[in-house]
Amino acid sequence: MNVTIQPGAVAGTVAAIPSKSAAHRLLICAALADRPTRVICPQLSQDIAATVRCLEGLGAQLRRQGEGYEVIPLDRTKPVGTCLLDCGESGSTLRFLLPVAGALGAEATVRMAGRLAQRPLGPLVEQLRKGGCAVTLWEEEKRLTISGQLRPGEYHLPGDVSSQFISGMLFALPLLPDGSRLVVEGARESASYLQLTLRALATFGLTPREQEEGWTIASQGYASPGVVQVEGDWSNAAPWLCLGMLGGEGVTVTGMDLDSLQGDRAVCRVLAAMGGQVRTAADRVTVLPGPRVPTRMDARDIPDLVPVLAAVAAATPGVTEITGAARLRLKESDRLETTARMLNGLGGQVEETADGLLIRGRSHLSGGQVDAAGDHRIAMAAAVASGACTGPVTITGAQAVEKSYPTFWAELRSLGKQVEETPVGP
Ligand SMILES: O=C(O)C1=C[C@@H](OP(=O)(O)O)[C@@H](O)[C@H](O)C1
Ligand SMILES: C=C(OP(=O)(O)O)C(=O)O
Repeated sequence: MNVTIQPGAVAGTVAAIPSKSAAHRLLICAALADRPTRVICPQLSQDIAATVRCLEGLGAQLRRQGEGYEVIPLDRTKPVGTCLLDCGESGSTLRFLLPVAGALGAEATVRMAGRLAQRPLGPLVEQLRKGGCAVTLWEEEKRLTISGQLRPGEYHLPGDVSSQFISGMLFALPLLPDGSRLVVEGARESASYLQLTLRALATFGLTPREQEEGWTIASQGYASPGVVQVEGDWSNAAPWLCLGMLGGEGVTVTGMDLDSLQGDRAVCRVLAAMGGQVRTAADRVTVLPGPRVPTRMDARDIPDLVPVLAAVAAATPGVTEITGAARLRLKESDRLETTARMLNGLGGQVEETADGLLIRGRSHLSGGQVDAAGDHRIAMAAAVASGACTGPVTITGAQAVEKSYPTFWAELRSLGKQVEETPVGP
C-alpha cells in the first residue's frame, strides 16, 4: 500500500495505544503463571499477535474478550512436546520465547519473517546450547529448531547486542528446578527495557536478585495477580509528539504514564531540548511548536526514537548529531541507512556515521516519494517528516506500520492531515 500525505498543519488529540513492549511481557508472564490472568490490552498489532500465537503454540490458551485477553496458563505438569512458534517479524517474541521454550523442554520449530532471521541471535543461541538445548538455524529458510531441556547454571550475555536476549533469559531461568545466575558482560544498551522486564516479573511475584554484573535467579513459580493492564506506548506516542513540534496547534497524546519505566518517555525531554513546548498533566502530554534548536543525542537507551527524532532534526536548522545508535543497523531495516535515505529523499541532508547520524537541518523539507523499507518506524518517521514538507509525501510500503501500529494512518487523518491510501497490486 502507498500513502500520500498532503502538506498541512496538524492539531488534536490521540489516545495512546497499548505498549507493545509491556504487552509481550505481561502476556508471557500470564501464560507461565499459576492461574488465569486477564490482560487488558485494547489494541493489537502484528507483533503482539505473534506473541499470542507463540504462547498458544507452547500450550497456553489466550481468548480475546472485550478489551483484552483471558489467559489460561500452560499446564506445567505436562510436557510441551512438539510445537510451531511463528514469530513473524517480532524480535521480542523470538528472543523472549526461545529461552522459555528451552526452559519448558519444548521441541519447537520457529518461523521468522522479513529480516528477523538475519537479526542477531548468536550470543543467545550459544548460551542455550551451553545449557543443554540443541538449536539449529536455517537463515535462508527463515526457520530454526530448538529441542532439549535447558539446565540451571551460569549464563553470560553481552550487554550491547540486544537487551532482548537478557530479558528472554530473565523470563526463562525461574522456570528451572534450581537457581541460576545471569551475567551481563560489558556496557548495557537499551537498559530501560530490562527494567520493564523486571517490573513485569515483579507483577507476577518474581524478584531476581540484582548483583553487580547481573542477577541470581531462584527457581520460582509465576504468581498471577489476576488482572493486569498494559500501559500506553511511549515509542508509538513519539511520532505524534514529534509532529506536534513541526507546526500547527499542537498534538496531545492521552493515556500515558508520565512516570513510566519505558525509556522512550525521553521523547519529552529531547523535544523540550529541541525547543518544543512540552506540557504534561495527569495522563497526557502535549507538544506545541517552539523555536527548533539543534542538539546532540545519545541513543543508547532510546533506539526506537531515532527515526522520528531524526525527522524533527532534519527540519531543525543547524547540526544535530545522534550517537550511540550502531545497534539500529540490526532492526527491521538498517535504520541508520533507511532513516538517512528516507529523509534525504524528502529534501533533507542526513549522513550516516559509524554509530549514528549527522543531520544538517533546514527550516523546511520538500516532499517526494520514499520507501518504508519494510520498517514500521521508517514509515512513521516519514509521516513525521511530512509535517515539515512544502509538497506531498508518498510512502511506498506504508502497510509496514501494522507491525506495531495498525491504526496509524487513520489517526494521522484524525489530526487533520489529508492522507490518501492507495492499494498496490499483488
Ligand atoms: O525489549 C523490548 O521490548 C525492546 C528492546 C529494544 O531492542 P534491543 O534491546 O534489541 O535494542 C527495542 O529496540 C525493541 O523495539 C523493543
Ligand atoms: C525493533 C523493534 O521491535 P522487535 O525488536 O521486537 O522486532 C521495534 O519495534 O522497533
